[in-house]
Amino acid sequence: MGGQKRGRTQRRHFRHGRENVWKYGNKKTRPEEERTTEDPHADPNPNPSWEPFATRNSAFDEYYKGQGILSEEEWEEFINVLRNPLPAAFRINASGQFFEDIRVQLENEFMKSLDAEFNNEEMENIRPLPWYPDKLAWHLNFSRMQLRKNQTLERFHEFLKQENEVGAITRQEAVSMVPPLFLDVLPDHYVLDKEHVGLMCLHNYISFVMLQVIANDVDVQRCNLLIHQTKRMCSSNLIVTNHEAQHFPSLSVKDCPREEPGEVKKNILQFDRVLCDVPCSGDGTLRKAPDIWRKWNSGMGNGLHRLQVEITMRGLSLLKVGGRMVYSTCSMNPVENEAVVAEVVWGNVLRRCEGSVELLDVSSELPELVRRPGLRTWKVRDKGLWLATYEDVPMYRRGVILPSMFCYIRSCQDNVPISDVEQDVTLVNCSELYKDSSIDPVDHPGNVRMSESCIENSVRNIYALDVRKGAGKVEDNCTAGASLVHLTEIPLERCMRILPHDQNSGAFFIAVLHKISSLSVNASNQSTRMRYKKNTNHDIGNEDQEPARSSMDVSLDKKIVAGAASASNLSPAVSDGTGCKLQVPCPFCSDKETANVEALDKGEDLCRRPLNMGEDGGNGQLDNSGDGSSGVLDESEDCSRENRKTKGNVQMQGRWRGVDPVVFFRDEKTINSIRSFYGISDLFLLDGHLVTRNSDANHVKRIYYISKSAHDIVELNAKVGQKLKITSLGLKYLFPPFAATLMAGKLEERQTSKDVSSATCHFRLSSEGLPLLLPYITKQILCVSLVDFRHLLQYRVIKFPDFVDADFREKLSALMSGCCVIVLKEGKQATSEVPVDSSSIAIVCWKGKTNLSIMVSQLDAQELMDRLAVRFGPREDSASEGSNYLLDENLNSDSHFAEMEVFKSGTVGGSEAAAEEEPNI
Ligand SMILES: C[S@@+](CC[C@H](N)C(=O)[O-])C[C@H]1O[C@@H](n2cnc3c(N)ncnc32)[C@H](O)[C@@H]1O
Repeated sequence: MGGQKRGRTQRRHFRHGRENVWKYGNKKTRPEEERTTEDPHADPNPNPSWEPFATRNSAFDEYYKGQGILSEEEWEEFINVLRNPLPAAFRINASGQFFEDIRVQLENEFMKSLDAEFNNEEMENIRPLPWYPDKLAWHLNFSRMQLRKNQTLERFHEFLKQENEVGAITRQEAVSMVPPLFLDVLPDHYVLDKEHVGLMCLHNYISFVMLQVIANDVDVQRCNLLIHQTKRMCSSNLIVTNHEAQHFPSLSVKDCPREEPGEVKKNILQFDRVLCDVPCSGDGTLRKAPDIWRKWNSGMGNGLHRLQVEITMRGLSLLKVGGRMVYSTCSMNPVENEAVVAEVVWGNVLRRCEGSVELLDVSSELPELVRRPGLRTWKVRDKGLWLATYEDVPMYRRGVILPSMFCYIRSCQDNVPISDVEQDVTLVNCSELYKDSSIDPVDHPGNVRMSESCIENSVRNIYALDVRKGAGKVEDNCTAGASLVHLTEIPLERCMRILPHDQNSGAFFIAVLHKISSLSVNASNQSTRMRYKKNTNHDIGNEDQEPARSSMDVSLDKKIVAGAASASNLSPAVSDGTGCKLQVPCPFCSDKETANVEALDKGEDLCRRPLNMGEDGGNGQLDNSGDGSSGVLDESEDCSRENRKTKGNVQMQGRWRGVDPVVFFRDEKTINSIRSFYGISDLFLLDGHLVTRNSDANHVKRIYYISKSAHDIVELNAKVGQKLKITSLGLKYLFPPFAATLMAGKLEERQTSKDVSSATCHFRLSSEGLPLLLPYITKQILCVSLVDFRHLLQYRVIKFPDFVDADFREKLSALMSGCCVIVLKEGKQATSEVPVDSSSIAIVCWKGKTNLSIMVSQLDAQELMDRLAVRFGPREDSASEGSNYLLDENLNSDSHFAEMEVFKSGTVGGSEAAAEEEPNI
C-alpha cells in the first residue's frame, strides 16, 4: 500500500516538473531568442494568460517601507539581493562516524583546489559559515552551469549528493540553522522542538548522549521526513510526535507522590528548552521560493499572528521555570514577530504573572552572526489601510485584526486617564506613525472612529492596566487629536532580525525567552489582549492543564479550516460525520507528496513555505482544531469514541488512528536469547529499554531501543492514557530476519531461508542501532583486515574460502550461523583481539552456510568505501577488481539483504502493521 502510494507520488512528481523560476532572472518573460529557437513558427505568446514569476510586488514594497525594517538608503540593495537566488548551505552531521573526515576533506581537498582554480576568476569559493561552531556548516554559491563546467566542482557536487543521500550532511538554509544555536542546550536537557527545524543542529552542536528531544509537527509527512533525516544520528533519545503545537498535550500524574528535590520529575512532562519555529508567512524565503512574490499580501502575517501566539504560549507553559525558549520565524513581518513576543511577554504581565517571562539579551552569543535589533514600533495593515491601534479597526474586522498585533493604544481623555498613568508612558504623535505611509492620518478612518473606540470598556481596562504597569516616557501631545501610547517597555530590541543583504542569506527572526516563574495564575485571563477566543476554557497557557477544546472551538475551527482551505486551494477538512475532522492537509505542504519526494531526494529544507492566503488574513489560519493533516481524531467532546464507532469507516488502533501505542518489550525468554546469542554484556541494560508497537510478544516485528529519559516519557504517557501521539522513537534495533524480506516479496527463494532456520536467534541487529551496542557485544563479532573489509563492501557476498586472511576464515567458521558483526581491524592485531568502541567501523553481516553477506545498502557500502579511501588511501589491489570475488549478480540481488534497498525508499509509520512495510517505528 505504502509502496503504491510512493509510486504514484513519484510519477506525478516527474510529470509535473516545476518551472525553474530563476531561469529567466529578473526579466518578466522568457527571452525572445529562447522562444524563437524552440519553435521559430510558434506564436510568440500562445498563452496570453501565462506569466512567469514576477520578482516584485508593490504591496510588499509599501508594507516593508512603511514598517521601517531597514533604512531608506538600504532599500535598493535589500530588494536586489531578495530578487537573486539563495546560495546553498549544508551542515555536517556531527553524529556521523566520519564527520571529522568530511570536514577535513572539505577544507583540505575541495576548498584548497577550488581556491587554486578560481585564482583569476570572480567565483566565490565554498566556505564555512563563520558563525556556526566548529566549521560544521558550509556555504556555496554556484550555478548549475558552473557545476557542470568545472571538473573539481563536478566532483564536489557528486560528493555532496552522496553525502546528503547517506545522511552525512544535510542541506539546510543557513539562517534556519540559527535558532537551535541560541537554545544553550546542556547534555542532560529535555528539549521540545515544536516545529522541528533545529533538531539536527542541536545534535551537531552538543553531545547528544543525554539530550532528550521531542520533535513535534502537525503534518505527519513532515514527521516522516524528520525521522528519515535523523536515522543516522543513532539517538535513542529522540521522540517524534504529531500534534497541533498549540494543543500539545500535558502529561502529568497528579496523585503520584512528589519526587525528592533534585530528582528528575517523572510525573510531569516539562522541558528545559523549547524551540518554537512557528508556521509563518515565509517572506524571508523569497529568494528560495520566488513564487511568494506573486502571492504576498499583508493579510498573510495577520492571519497567522493568533496561531503563533497560541503556539508560543503553549510552549511557554510546557517550559520549566528557569528554562529557555527560542521563538523564530522565516518572516520579516513585525506582526508575526515582535508583536507575538510582546504579547507573550506582556500578556503574561496581564495575567498577573508579572515578570514570569523575560526577553533575553543574547547579543554576546554568536557574535559573527550579523543581525539587527527588533523593532519597537510597527503598524498593522489591513485592507489597504494602515492601522495604528486596535481602536482604529472597523468592527467587522475585529475578529481578524487583534489587539495583540499592535504596539500602540490610542489615548483619549475618557479612555486612559493620563493622571492614572504612572509617569512612564510613551506618547507619540500619531502623525509620526504615518510618516512613511501614503495614508494621511487626518483622513484615516481610524481617526474618525476614535471616540467610538472608547466604548470598548474591556479593551480600555486592559490597556489601562498595561499602561499602569508599563514604563515609557511621555513624549509629546498628540497634534492629530489623539495620542498614541506605546504599550510596553519590553526591550524588543533584544529580538534579532536577519535581513538577506546582511550576509547573503535568507531573512529570519529570532527571540530568546527565559521563564522566570510559573505562568499559571488566572486562567480565564489568558486571552485578554488577544480576545479572539470566545471560549474562556481555551487555556493555552496554563501549566499542567490540558489545553481544553470545546465544541464551540471545534465549530469555529471548522470555519477557519474551510476558509484556509479555500484561500489556499487546499482540499477542505474531511468530516467523518461526527463533527470530527479527519484530514486537513498542511498548508505549508499543499503539494505534500511532491514536496516530500523532492525533499527526500534533495535533502531540502522544504517546509519554509508561505501560506497561500487571501488579503483577508483571517482566513489564513491554519487548522486550529483536531490533529490536522495527520488524519487523527481530535480530543474534543463531540468526537467521542462512541460517535466514531457508530459513524463507521474510521478504524482505530489504540488512541490514535494509524498509530499503535508504544509498549515495553519484556518477554524475558526472547531478551535472554538475544543477550546470550550476541554475548551482550550485563552493563548494557535491556530491561525497560526495549519497546515495540505490538503487545503480543509472539508477533513482534521490530524491537526498538530507547534511552532512560525516553523510557520515562513512554511510561508517563502510558499512565496518562497515551495522550502523546508518538510517531517514532528510539533506535531500530533488532528485528526478525524475514520481516523485511516478506515485504520485498522475495520469500520465494532460497538457501538463505535454511540459514535462518539454523540460526538460534530470531532477531538480527539493525545497522542503525549498531554503534550504541557495539562496545557491549562479545559474541558473533569478528575483526577483519582492510583488504577483506573492502572486498565485502564491494562484492557484498563472499564465499568463505575467498577471504584473504586465513585467521579470519578460521574464526568465521567458528561463528554461529545468522547475524554477526564485522569490524574493520585498523592495526595489526589478531582477528580475535577486538578493541571495539562506538567509533569502530563495523557493519552487520549474515553468516550463511557457505558465505558471508553484508546487510548494508548499496549506497551505504559505496559511501563506506569512499570514506575508507580517504582515510586509508586507495585500494592496493584495485587492479584486481572484478576478479574471483565478483560473484554471480543473481546471488547479490537475490540475497534477502537486498531488502535494505527497499528501506531506503520507505516512509515511516507508527504501527506494527506498517512496520511490515516500513523501516522505523
Ligand atoms: C516554518 S516550518 C518549521 C519547519 C521546521 N522547523 C523545519 O525547518 O523543518 C513550520 C512547521 O510547522 C508545522 N505546523 C503548522 N501548523 C502547525 C501547528 N498548528 N502545530 C504544529 N506544527 C504546525 C508545519 O507543518 C511546518 O512543518
